[in-house]
Amino acid sequence: MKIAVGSKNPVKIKAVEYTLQEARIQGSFMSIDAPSNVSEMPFSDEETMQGAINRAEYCLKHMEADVAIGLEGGVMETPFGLFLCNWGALAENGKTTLLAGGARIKLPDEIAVNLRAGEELGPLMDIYSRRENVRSKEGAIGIFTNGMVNRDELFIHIMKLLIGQKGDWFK
Ligand SMILES: O=P(O)(O)OP(=O)(O)OP(=O)(O)OC[C@H]1O[C@@H](n2cnc3c(O)ncnc32)[C@H](O)[C@@H]1O
Repeated sequence: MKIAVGSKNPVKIKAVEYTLQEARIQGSFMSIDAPSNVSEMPFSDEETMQGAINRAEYCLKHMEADVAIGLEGGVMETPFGLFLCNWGALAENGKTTLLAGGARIKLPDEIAVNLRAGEELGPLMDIYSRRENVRSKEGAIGIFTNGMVNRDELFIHIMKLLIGQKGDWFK
């Protein structure tokens, strides 16, 4: 089985590889910087889901993959504040695309206010945490949980929710 992931972000690639290995799913693995074709900073569950789907579909179209994974991060507005959200899509030719979402956490008001003003979470998190490339490492969730839940764990959870739905892979 040829498996493609639509990102070059190491935290996403590692989460996909790790989960497939854990589930003893054999296959060759490739990655491509697939466009999400949504805003740089998705601002709803729907837009973030669409980004994940678009990335997976791009992989199917542009690579010789049997299975394609799209992972996308975004934020979503609620009556209780702005929350971090993450979504994953697993696509195969001729089959219904599977979707799964990850854990959410409310963003502090000082971050939310800048996001609502049009800034992107990646650079904001680097400034806030005084670290570099947070989006490819612990992620916002890692910063706001003091490392209790990092971005890799979030994507591993999403991957488990996705591949767990592939009953035929476990026979
Ligand atoms: O290389 P790609 O796959 O694009 O990975 P990414 O982390 O840059 O991109 P996402 O599509 O997952 O997220 C969209 C933007 O939201 C930001 N973002 C999302 N989740 C984040 C997180 O946990 N920590 C920091 N920034 C995040 C970041 O600025 C992204 O450019």
